[in-house]
Amino acid sequence: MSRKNVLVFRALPPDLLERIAARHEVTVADPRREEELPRFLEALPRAQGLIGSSFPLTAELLERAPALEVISSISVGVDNYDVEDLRRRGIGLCHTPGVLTETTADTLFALILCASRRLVELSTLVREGRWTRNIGEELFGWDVHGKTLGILGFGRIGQALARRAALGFEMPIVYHDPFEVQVPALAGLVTRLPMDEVLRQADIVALTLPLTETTRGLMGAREFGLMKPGAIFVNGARGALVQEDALLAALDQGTLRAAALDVFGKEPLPLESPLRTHPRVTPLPHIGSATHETRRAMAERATENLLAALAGEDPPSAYLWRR
Ligand SMILES: NC(=O)C1=CN([C@@H]2O[C@H](COP(=O)(O)OP(=O)(O)OC[C@H]3O[C@@H](n4cnc5c(N)ncnc54)[C@H](OP(=O)(O)O)[C@@H]3O)[C@@H](O)[C@H]2O)C=CC1
Ligand SMILES: O=CC(=O)O
Repeated sequence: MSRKNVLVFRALPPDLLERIAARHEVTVADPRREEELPRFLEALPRAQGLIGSSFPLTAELLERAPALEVISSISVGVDNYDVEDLRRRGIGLCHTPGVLTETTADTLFALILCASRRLVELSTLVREGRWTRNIGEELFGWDVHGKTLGILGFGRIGQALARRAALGFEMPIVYHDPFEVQVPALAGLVTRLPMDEVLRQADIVALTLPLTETTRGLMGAREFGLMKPGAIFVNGARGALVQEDALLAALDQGTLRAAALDVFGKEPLPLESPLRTHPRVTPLPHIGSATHETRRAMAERATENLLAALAGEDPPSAYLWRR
């Protein structure tokens, strides 16, 4: 097989980079770094394979990549790509489903515990030397076990979250998903409902659905208004699913008790965002899958996807594939 040109647009472990370089010509350039952007743009016209993540590869940008055969994303979400444009142009798109499911569900459950039990706030009180007497009830938390968890998007991560909640914390689960999902381990413990009904019934609402043109801005003033007074909102999916002004209003008007957010409309979260310092928001820097083991597994899967696609073979995890 002839050597092809690969543009790596996010750091890969050295051994995986070597694996790619053994078969192809490799350019490494992270377009998010100002000093590397010119090299990225210079390599784009000859790139046949792209591998990386966390950078929007728009249709306009990819017009500069006429030789492109495949994008291998080191992520499960594919909202950084214009899927319809790639389909039209016959460019393959691969991603990393499954290998990050359990880790991301762990993060989501951690967010639920943080928001309900005020863990970050109370830990900060200790660190700052403000633990000078037993805390009073103004700092008490809210039980998690037994609360009803509403899950919007009952796919891999939504189901993994439901297992933790239903089997570990005896939480009734209501979910919304386009299809009824049968999970044998959760038989009799989960109920599929229309989205508005999930919002009305849940004590804690978690987002685990993809960002698409249909779901962009899904959670607005109307939706937060349907939630139970004192409910908790958790977003472990994508920031743009949420109208952030409406979320802030729901927090400030007392509709919501708290929010725990791993993702934001703009990342990194701008310093001036009120969500950064809001007393009832627990913000995290998009770390759903960020463990050594899982990030390694994602990079491996993305490398396998890239190499298979460039060899004309079916990639292990294709989102969009020509055949
Ligand atoms: N915070 C982080 O670091 C991470 C975030 N994520 C995010 O989580 C998302 C989900 O990942 P994963 O569980 O693997 O994906 P899946 O595709 O397995 O699950 C998503 C589910 O949401 C459903 N869905 C789509 N549209 C709607 C809607 N309007 N209302 C309710 N449900 C809907 C899908 O149904 P159907 O298949 O029928 O369309 C599917 O069942 C990713 O797209 C990504 O954005 C993922 C990993 C880490
Ligand atoms: O946000 C992470 C992903 O894998 O998608």
